[in-house]
Amino acid sequence: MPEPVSPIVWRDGELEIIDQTRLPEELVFIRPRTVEEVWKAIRELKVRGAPALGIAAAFGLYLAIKDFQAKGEEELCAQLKKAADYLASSRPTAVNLFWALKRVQEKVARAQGLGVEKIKELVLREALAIQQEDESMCLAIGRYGAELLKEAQAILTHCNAGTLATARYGTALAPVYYLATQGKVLRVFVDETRPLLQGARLTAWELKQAGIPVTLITDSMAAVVMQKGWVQAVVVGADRIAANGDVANKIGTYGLAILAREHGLPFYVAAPSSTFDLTLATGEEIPIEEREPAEITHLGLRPIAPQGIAVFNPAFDVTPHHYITAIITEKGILRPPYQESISQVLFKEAARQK
Ligand SMILES: CSC[C@@H](O)[C@@H](O)C(=O)COP(=O)(O)O
Repeated sequence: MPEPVSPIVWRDGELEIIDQTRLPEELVFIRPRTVEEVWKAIRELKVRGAPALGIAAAFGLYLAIKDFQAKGEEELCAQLKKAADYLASSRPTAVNLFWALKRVQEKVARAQGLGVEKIKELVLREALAIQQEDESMCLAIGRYGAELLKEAQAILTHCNAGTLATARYGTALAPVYYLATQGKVLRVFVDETRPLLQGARLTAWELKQAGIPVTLITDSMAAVVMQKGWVQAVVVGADRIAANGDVANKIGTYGLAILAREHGLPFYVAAPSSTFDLTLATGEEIPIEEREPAEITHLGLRPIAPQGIAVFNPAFDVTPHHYITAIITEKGILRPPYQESISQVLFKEAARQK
């Protein structure tokens, strides 16, 4: 299997990002040079997917201070904070973005006295560390998830929770890639994922690149695919997971969870620890991004609905925890009750230190 691509790299002193809005027609790299360009790339979904947003934001912080002529550390930290607040305004739902901004700022806060230049280097090193750790977490998710899927012949997934959404390998797709390296090839049914078609444009593209058999369906065909017994599990990613295990993910995920329950199929969520937000008790508190009506009323520039029609366009929904069979993380598989398994498996260290 060809190695899955990495959508974000730091190469020769520059940030290089795959422009995901141009896929599948062409593989184009952009090189944002300023924090404003990173913000725009995030807002316009050139880079997207929860873990990738965290990585991009961390590099965005470095770009914000790299050439900043600070008189001292205090001024540098003020600039860093300004950039972090600005990047935090790009998209509201994926907690990985806020997690990465906080992690870099905390690292800097602990390093006071190093001097301006060393702090700048520290910020870059932390961004690189976030990226490398994400790749390792995806690999681990792949190995744990493979245990759950080893008897399956095919799975259904939604949106893109693959290599393009992470440092590499993905979350929901990581077990598929891992099993392929072990000689077990699963077929992946992928919903096109209205309205922005991350499933059709991105998941179908990356699986095809990797030589994994993929069948594209529209979102409304998922029920029939389950009814026919063509998939043995549903596996999706997550943008934010609350303390009780409720999961925010791409709009349409909740419906799939209900369908999976009706058809007796396991519904798995795959996510690294950076996607958990234990400050929120339940999914009701997760901020849900609402996007432009034009994403629904138009196909490109062509109108497909009457002008001025009322539109509801949430980018994410929340799947209540009781629909989720298991959450696959880099530290192991979490089972209900999630309140307990999250703290016992995932945040054992943090709980012990309290
Ligand atoms: C590993 S990515 C998990 C989620 O971020 C993914 O499923 C998703 O919903 C992405 O939404 P997007 O709007 O494309 O950023």
